[in-house]
Amino acid sequence: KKIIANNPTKKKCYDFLFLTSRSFAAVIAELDDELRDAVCLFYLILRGLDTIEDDMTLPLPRKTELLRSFHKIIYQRGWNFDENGPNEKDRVLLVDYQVVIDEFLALKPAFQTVIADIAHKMGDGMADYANGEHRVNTAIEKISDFDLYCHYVAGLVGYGLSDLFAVSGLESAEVANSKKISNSMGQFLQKTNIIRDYLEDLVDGRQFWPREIWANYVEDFADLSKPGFEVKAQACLSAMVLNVLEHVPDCLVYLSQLRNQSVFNFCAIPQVMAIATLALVFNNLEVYRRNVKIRKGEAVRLILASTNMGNVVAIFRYYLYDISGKNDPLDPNFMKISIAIGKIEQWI
Ligand SMILES: COc1cccc([C@H]2O[C@H](CC(=O)N[C@@H](CC(=O)O)C(=O)O)C(=O)N(CC(C)(C)C)c3ccc(Cl)cc32)c1OC
Repeated sequence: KKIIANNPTKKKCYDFLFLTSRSFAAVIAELDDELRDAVCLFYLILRGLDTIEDDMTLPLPRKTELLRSFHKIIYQRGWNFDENGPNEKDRVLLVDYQVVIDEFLALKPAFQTVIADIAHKMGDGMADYANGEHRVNTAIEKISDFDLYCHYVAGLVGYGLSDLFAVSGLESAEVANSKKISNSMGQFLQKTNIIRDYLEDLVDGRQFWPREIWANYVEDFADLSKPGFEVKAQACLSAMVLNVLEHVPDCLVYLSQLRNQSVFNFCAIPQVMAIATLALVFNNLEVYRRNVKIRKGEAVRLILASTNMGNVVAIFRYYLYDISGKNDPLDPNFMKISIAIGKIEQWI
């Protein structure tokens, strides 16, 4: 759908969207009229927060101040930000952020309220995390810290989108009321990315895998990628995949509640890509050596197929079967993984 942005600032926002999110921007652009602009702006405001959180060159007090006040900044016409480090890939967005703010302020007030509320909660969560108030700082200790971090950066996005869907009238309020399954939509995507991005994050000095899981297999987190640790590394990878599989039932319930076709496509495509990625990384030691990604051809086939619940269930069943086939009887988590998959299979 060609975006007919009848004014330059709105066109600029869609240019930012396509600049910052590649393939996902096209899915947002396909949303029905009542929802498209609100989700576009929500995405760009989340991107603004992300750019600040990710910028390691920002002094911590300045970063914290920006994160905690971002929900107010989005109401300040003319605000721009040029303190990002030179290599911050999305810095162009913040340098000209006034156009995002102008378009945010052109949204229905009900949309603004949803977006500002999520920005407030997420900014505080990111700031706490950055300050190590959860004692996590850059290393996540307990599985509960892992779930909390993923709630802040991804679960809250699920909350916000469910509320936007309800406010737009395209989906029922019931979708917005079930916070647990909205949270799971984010947990599933974020945790799958955290497994896939092991090496990229390690190189950047960031560790998101919870110590409560990896400490059962290695002394030091970086050992997972060292020669001689293959058996331990594979067992640790299985334990991480097991943790992510727990969110699958909630995600399928969430998708089954959607009634609007454009909303269904928007929600189903990332979930289908995630289950395919999860199957790809399962028992695949390449994860510790390079950034594994599903092939373009497979991604295109998945996108085209993710238009109805029957197809989505069939796709999940296919990848769960693929994981079962790779499940190693010698793996300490073999039985737990079989049971987790069995639970999902009997249920779908
Ligand atoms: C009900 O909840 C959702 C329904 C549909 C989509 C998403 C979710 O999907 C993309 C999908 C996306 O952005 N894919 C990338 C590929 C990649 O990141 O690997 C892309 O295709 O470029 C994604 O990954 N995140 C980022 C978070 C997971 C942190 C929320 C995200 C960021 C902002 C928004 Cl508005 C939405 C999403 C949902 O969020 C949970």
